[in-house]
Amino acid sequence: MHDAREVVVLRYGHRPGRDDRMTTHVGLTARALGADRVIFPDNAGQSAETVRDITDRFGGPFAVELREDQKAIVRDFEGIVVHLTMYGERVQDVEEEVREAVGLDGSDGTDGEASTPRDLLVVVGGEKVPWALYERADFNVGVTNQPHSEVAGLAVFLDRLFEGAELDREWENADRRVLPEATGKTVVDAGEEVAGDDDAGTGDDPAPADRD
Ligand SMILES: C[S@@+](CC[C@H](N)C(=O)[O-])C[C@H]1O[C@@H](n2cnc3c(N)ncnc32)[C@H](O)[C@@H]1O
Repeated sequence: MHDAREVVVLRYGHRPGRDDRMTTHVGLTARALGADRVIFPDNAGQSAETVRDITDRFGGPFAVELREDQKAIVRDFEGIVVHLTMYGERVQDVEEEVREAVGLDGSDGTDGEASTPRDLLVVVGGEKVPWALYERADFNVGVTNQPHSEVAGLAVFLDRLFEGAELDREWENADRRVLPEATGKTVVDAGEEVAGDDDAGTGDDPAPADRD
């Protein structure tokens, strides 16, 4: 979806047990909302397995990495670093500047030529993050200046970054897909043609491959 540019989400810090669900949801949200890759701390193996399993079943491309060297990843990243924090500049004030910095501006043809594509690292914390991260970040960004969650902050930031385009992304190598419908929970084999597919809920029963 991003051509030459990679959007990477870094989950900074993980407390096994306490953070398991949150870390998993950071990965699932990164995948669902247009990032290309997530990096978890190396003690978050269970979360990595869950996100990989979802990618295997519901499609990608999306990569999950476990790394020990969180500080070095941020320090050495060759691209733009966004740190999501309640203390940061308001997302609505800086989103355009971030898009320009990574070359996502002008993609709709209305702003002229897009800037050169650059990779983007989006960092979300768990417990307290080191001050060096605030200093290294090209942008410290607040999704409101109220305390909430890394999952919520990430979701809003990615949607703002991509201006909603991520909602229409196509998934590759999926085993299954959900049929969007007004009422119901239908999952079919990914390659399956379904009557009334463009008009969800009005076709024949698709003999679902899976229901949860
Ligand atoms: C539950 S908070 C913990 C914050 C921690 N007490 C601190 O002072 O850094 C976990 C993460 O959620 C994200 N977060 C929380 N509120 C946010 C906000 N308003 N805007 C952007 N990110 C936010 C940040 O990435 C933060 O590191």
